[in-house]
Amino acid sequence: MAVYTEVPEDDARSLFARLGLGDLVELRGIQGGIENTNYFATTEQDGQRTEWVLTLFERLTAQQLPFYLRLMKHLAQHGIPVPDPQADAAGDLVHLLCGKPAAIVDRLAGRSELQPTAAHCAAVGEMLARMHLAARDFPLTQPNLRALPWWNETVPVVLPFVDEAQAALLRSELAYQNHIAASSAATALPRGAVHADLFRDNVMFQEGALTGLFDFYFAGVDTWLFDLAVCLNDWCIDLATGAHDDVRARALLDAYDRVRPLQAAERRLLPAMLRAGALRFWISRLWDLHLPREASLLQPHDPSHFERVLRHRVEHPVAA
Ligand SMILES: Nc1ncnc2c1ncn2[C@@H]1O[C@H](COP(=O)(O)OP(=O)(O)O)[C@@H](O)[C@H]1O
Ligand SMILES: N[C@@H](CCOP(=O)(O)O)C(=O)O
Repeated sequence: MAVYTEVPEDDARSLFARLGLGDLVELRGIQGGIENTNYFATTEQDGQRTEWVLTLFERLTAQQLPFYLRLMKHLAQHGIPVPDPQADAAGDLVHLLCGKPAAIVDRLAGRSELQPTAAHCAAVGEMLARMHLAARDFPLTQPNLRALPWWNETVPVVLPFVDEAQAALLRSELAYQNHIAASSAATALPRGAVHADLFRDNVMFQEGALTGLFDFYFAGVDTWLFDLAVCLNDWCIDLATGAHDDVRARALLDAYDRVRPLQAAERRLLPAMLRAGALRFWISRLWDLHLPREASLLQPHDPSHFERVLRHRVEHPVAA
């Protein structure tokens, strides 16, 4: 369920009108998603209907939102198929609805491809590289809020909830990632604004073609290699076992590399970064499961999945 705040139609109608987006003719809650309240909305203007997504942010604050929404606008203006946040007369992208910060973006066509082939993975790799290049001149900065400093803070918090073997793996992997991150090769990796959560459920396809990337609310400035590793760990594994799928991974990496050739250091550090990507989501899933914040609405995903992915990445390093 993903309607945590019931929006009265009249309130939504006023917001769409204020933004000059036409008359609201339909508003329906979206059942997918776990973090925010989402509605599909249809408006009519000059006899033409347009589909939108109205989001009320349940956890992110009005101060945190401009980075994400400005990044989406920047990417949309640079030809990347992402939802384009709509501005009011003052140019603001964050609006207030039912006492919560809200945004209106255009609705992307298509649906998520939950059983991707090598062709889908190639499309994701190509678009990821195009997105990285398009964000190079994005002027705002905000760190990836789920990067190494957060792992260092959060691992001690989740340790009491895991068994001995899991605690040993969390500790040793965290030590390894701190060691790698301090190396001159890692600090010199190319970086910029990255999506940082580009899983299968955050990409749309229609008739085999990629039609959009969305859900930018974990975006931040980090290495491009980290973004690539997060994608490989979701798009190019066997979900049941966490095992690497070489055919899909090669398709994704080759397509990425054709748009933005990987540096030698990125190829060398990919195995370590794949481990980092798995560790990041293992920690966040443990944290969401065992430490639900007060009034939290988040429905946690299974942490053991990323424990399996991490064990695979440690035991069977993958060369780029
Ligand atoms: N711009 C969009 N275009 C089309 N569908 C969207 C768009 N944004 C969200 N959705 C739909 O809403 C669902 C939930 O959105 P999501 O951003 O994943 O929510 P949450 O951040 O709460 O997890 C998605 O799975 C998708 O079906
Ligand atoms: N992709 C993350 C969870 C983030 O949730 P989302 O629905 O906002 O993408 C995970 O799988 O742990």
